[in-house]
Amino acid sequence: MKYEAVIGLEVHVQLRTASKMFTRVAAGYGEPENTLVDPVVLALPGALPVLNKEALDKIIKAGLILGCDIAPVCKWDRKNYFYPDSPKNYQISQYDQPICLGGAVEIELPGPSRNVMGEHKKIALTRIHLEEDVGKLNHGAVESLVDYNRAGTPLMEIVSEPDLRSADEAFAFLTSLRIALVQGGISDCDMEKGQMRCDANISIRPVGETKLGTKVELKNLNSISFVRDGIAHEIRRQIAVVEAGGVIVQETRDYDGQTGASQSLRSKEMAHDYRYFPDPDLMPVKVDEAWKARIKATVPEHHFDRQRRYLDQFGLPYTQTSVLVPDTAYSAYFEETVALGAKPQAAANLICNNLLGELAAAQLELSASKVRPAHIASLVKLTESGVISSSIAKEVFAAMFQSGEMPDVIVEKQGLKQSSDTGELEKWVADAITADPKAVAQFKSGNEKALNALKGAVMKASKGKANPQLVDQIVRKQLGA
Ligand SMILES: Nc1ncnc2c1ncn2[C@@H]1O[C@H](COP(=O)(O)OP(=O)(O)OP(=O)(O)O)[C@@H](O)[C@H]1O
Ligand SMILES: [Mg+2]
Ligand SMILES: [Mg+2]
Repeated sequence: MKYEAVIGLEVHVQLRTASKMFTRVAAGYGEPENTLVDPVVLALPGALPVLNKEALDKIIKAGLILGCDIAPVCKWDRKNYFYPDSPKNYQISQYDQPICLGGAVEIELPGPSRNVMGEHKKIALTRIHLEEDVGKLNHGAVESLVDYNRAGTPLMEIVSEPDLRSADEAFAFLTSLRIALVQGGISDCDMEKGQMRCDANISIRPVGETKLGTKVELKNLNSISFVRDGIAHEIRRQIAVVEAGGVIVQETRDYDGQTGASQSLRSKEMAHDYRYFPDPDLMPVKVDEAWKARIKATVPEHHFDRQRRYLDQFGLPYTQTSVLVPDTAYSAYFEETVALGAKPQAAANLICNNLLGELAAAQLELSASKVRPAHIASLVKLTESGVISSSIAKEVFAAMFQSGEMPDVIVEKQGLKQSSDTGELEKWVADAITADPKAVAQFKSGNEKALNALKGAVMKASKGKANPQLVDQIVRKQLGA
């Protein structure tokens, strides 16, 4: 029998705010244990929560980026449970009225090759709600210690519909979601720091069946690749169980990305009873049209819209768009270069091939580059207008990468201007023709390519400074072609 996989993701993303969600103490990562705490975080008697408006702004922005409907009222509920990671014994969350409803994540599936855009799909979202993150347990050999630095950090939970059909689609979903949220300034989404965490719900069913199968929830997937690998592994496991005559039990499993194996954490036959009820310490907040409009004005261009613009408006090859678009700094740099009048394709070539290559080799970030958009724009203009040849442009690039000098200054100082002095060129061409009778004979018998040997010799004699178009003309003229 052929099976189809059905996958829904629950993604927790920490919002990037200066302070925690219901108090003034700073939100942060990597600080000494239990230093980012105060009476509210520790739930000391009498402490009362006060909403951080920035957290609400950020989740509304996330909802607008993803095309959700924003609820007119933001209401808070208590989710009650006992666990040492939550000193209050409840978590402030949203139960029946999430702030964002619906929406979708546009994904791109792998194309037939790396140079070709793949199929795009929209994966529907169920809801996004806001809650507070919990503390962290550090398990030692004989004891477990709790660190409340993370507790109370604003956290959104994005729940997808069970619309994903493969591990690759889940990978594409998280990749696209992460780019959208990072570019929107919502979160840094660093999975290593726990800023983005994903649980995957997986079931299988015979192809053609429309009812959902029993789902298994995979936890502790701490990189996007582990999510993909864990899902692929779980789909294979479920098919093997069913084919061996077994049944899938609803459970939570832990996937170990290092070993590629999973084990059952707990079976989930009984739903948790969290005894949700509205939090009496927090007033509902009205989100009016003006508030939404103010945030809407800060929503950036969607990364796939930008990619389509680069393809259609600038005519860039797909590979270059997929380098420039996912990184806001790269796209901003590229667009600034184009705004300075550089031809988009030539600018993209210099940025993607030369600049990013040199930066990677020097282990530098783009922000540390001495080469700024003005340098690239000027170099493109010098090349396009024929002042320097493209081989000299490479030399100029290397020099300006080191010194940060403007290309025209380097060209002037080093005497790199392209030679369009026809007298000089005529002589080099004549020399090349005398020196290579074989190439001349080949060309005369119809081999166009033989011309390259002659042109190459002229370029060499000119130390790369000869104007290639002129060289071509003069060679043909002297050969009587
Ligand atoms: N049969 C199924 N197969 C695969 N995915 C499913 C199936 N049923 C539901 N899902 C997905 O599982 C997720 C359910 O998340 P939701 O937060 O609603 O409930 P939960 O996992 O039971 O609760 P909790 O937040 O406590 O983990 C959604 O992403 C949904 O699309
Ligand atoms: Mg959930
Ligand atoms: Mg769940």
